[in-house]
Amino acid sequence: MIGQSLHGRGLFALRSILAGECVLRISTEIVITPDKLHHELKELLQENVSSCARLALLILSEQFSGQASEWAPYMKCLPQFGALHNTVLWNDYELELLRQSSSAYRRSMQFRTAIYEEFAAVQHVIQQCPHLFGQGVTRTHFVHAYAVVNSRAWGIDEGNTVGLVPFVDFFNHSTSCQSFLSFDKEYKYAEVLADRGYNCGAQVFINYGNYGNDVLAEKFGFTVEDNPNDQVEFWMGLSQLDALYNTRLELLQSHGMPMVPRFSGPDDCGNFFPIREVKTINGRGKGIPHSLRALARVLCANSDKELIDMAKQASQLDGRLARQPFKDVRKELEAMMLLLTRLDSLIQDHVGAISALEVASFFNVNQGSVLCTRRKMALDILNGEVRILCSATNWLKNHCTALKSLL
Ligand SMILES: C[S@@+](CC[C@H](N)C(=O)[O-])C[C@H]1O[C@@H](n2cnc3c(N)ncnc32)[C@H](O)[C@@H]1O
Repeated sequence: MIGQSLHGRGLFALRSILAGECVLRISTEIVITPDKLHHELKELLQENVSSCARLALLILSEQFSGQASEWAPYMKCLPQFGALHNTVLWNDYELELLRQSSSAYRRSMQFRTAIYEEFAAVQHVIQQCPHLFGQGVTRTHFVHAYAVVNSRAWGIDEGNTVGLVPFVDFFNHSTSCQSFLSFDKEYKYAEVLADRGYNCGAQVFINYGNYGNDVLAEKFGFTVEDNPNDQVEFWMGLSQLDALYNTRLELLQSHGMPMVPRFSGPDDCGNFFPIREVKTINGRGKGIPHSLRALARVLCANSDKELIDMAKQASQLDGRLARQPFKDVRKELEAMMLLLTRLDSLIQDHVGAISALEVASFFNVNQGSVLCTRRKMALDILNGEVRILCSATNWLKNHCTALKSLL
């Protein structure tokens, strides 16, 4: 049964459900796929128009048809303007709330550009077909329809295309849930099995995928507190003020560690490294990429000779640069301390951004407003990143203490 939940509408058990039971089965014939787009549109659209853009056009044209659409009841249920919070719908001021999270900000900006480009590619088709769209379809309408598709469509056909699966798109997401939508090609149905038992009246969940908050915000327009799938994009780079800049850069590029230009901050080039939560203080620091630790070692080399020795050592081992700790414990400690300092500084910047968001939320008289929801999403993203960065620094502090004891 569709009912109201904390997250908008959701699906609720009409009777108790046992773990492993089929909760819902839908014929694939009623899945709304891009091939169900009006034949005239299919002919006019270029081949490279994505399946998400095609579905967005399908929604816009079916909504224009109103009651004449064979999916009229379903189209009427789709979220209205202003109801979604996918970051592609955020204005420039709201996007600034994400600025401190390089991954959430970068993803959102890139996605916005990509959708604007998609609109530019289909705009002439919309204009040529006023009988299918009316006169008033603007880029804003297209972006809204695109966000609807993104937050409700499922990958089908081995992920090559997407489809709207009526009813299944009323499931809300839970990170702890292990139920997924699966397709049976032979018998042509989509189904969801319960991963746990549900009492009658309880909300039944599904898992949209193991996404961190940056992806959830971009694709689905929500975030969850303490999301176990969160990760942080951590920047580490080189500055041209460094006397060994050219040697380091050459060495890194020739060992498969590409450095990309940076247009803000003190570094001229560098790269982002994904850091995940480091769960054990005494373990191996799983979550801090080896390539990042290697870069810290390369940055700690003080002479051309040291860098050449690193290259020699790499060729004698598996070819990967600076993957082994320095034999000189003091040097290894220096490299790990460099990493620690950079991580600490990022945490401080995050804490500053979080305080600013909290102060703004405190003084917001219009609680429950769109801006308030988006601020809370930005807070979830940044708090998740701080949690991960702290876990990484705690591990590194412990590791540095162990190194110091060897001196
Ligand atoms: C597939 S729809 C689910 C049905 C939706 N609640 C509705 O009212 O139509 C996905 C949307 O539900 C909401 N949602 C799903 N799971 C959520 C969660 N765990 N927390 C917050 N919002 C969630 C988000 O608005 C998301 O864009």
